[in-house]
Amino acid sequence: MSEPINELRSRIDALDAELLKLLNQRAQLAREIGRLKNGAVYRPEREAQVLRRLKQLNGGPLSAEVVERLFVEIISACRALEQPLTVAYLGPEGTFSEESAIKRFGSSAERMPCPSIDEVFRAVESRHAHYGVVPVENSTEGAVGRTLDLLLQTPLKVCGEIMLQVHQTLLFNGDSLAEVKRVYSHPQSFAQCQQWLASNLRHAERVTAPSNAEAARLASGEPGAAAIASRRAGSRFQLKVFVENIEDDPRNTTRFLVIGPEDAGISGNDKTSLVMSATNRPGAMRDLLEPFARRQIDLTRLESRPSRTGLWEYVFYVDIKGHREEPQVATALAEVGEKASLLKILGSYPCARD
Ligand SMILES: C=C(O[C@@H]1C=C(C(=O)O)C=C[C@H]1O)C(=O)O
Repeated sequence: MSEPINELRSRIDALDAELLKLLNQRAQLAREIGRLKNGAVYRPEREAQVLRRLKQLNGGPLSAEVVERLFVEIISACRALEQPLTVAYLGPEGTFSEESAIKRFGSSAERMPCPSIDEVFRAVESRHAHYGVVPVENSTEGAVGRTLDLLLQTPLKVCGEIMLQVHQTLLFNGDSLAEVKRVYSHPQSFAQCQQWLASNLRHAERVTAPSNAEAARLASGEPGAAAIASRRAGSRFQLKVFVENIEDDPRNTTRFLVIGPEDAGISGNDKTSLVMSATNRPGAMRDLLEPFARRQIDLTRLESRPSRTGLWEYVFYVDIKGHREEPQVATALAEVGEKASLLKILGSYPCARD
């Protein structure tokens, strides 16, 4: 090996030794903080601040995204020294829900795959898991109704959001698209790939599966069957990545919520999720939103769902910018509470995008 490479490698060795020492010092401090805590170990607001600060400090050549990924892992390992966390998600292994759970909690958190969104809520409510990760909306397909319905009933709080760019992959162990007789996938993924399927696999039978990972499992045992799922699911079930990025919109993103016993503290860039309903009269909704508008509090989302208490009655899911403990937001919420026939504050949490 040439002299300059050896020289650079020995400098890397020295830096690694230094990094290792620093990482263990960080872990030691986290452990001490853990001993001083009386309450939840996981502090989403603090983690969001740590990551935001590091991305601002970053001078490259590592990208902000890479810096985030590395530090999520470092934080995950430090947190696990305080207390190992269990995170429930919509399984099986290989789903986008699992990917988003890892994106937020890192790989040192224990993962608990659940067969349905209901089971994720139940696992956290019964304290079999500390936190849960559930999909709430997709940029192409809109709301995940079951999650919204369960949020209305649960005593749990929303303590985080995760944005995941969702790339759909055609997984297939054959040699050409003409051999695909059947495609398995989750209905959401079929919907996200409609145009691609219409132009490339018009004649294949479409069979819905309860999850993308389950679709991959089914396809792996059946000649002539393909699955639309994630790359992860492909490697988990030994399926070949046949065509990548087949989603109709390349910006296709799914938003997940983290649910837990408490919401998050103020991080400085937060959102609050609410459910509310108004009596059925003209202008009722406008009146409910007026306290936010008057204070220039941004509405980032407004979604209606049947209330299930009466025909053609609705509840509204609203996300606003700001934390429920910030004075402006708190007074607006108090005003809304006086006018609304129902107001449930689902929780405040750091914005996933700064
Ligand atoms: C160390 C702490 O505990 C956890 C770990 C963190 C970290 O490693 O930076 C940050 C927040 C907590 O989720 C802390 O609360 O500061």
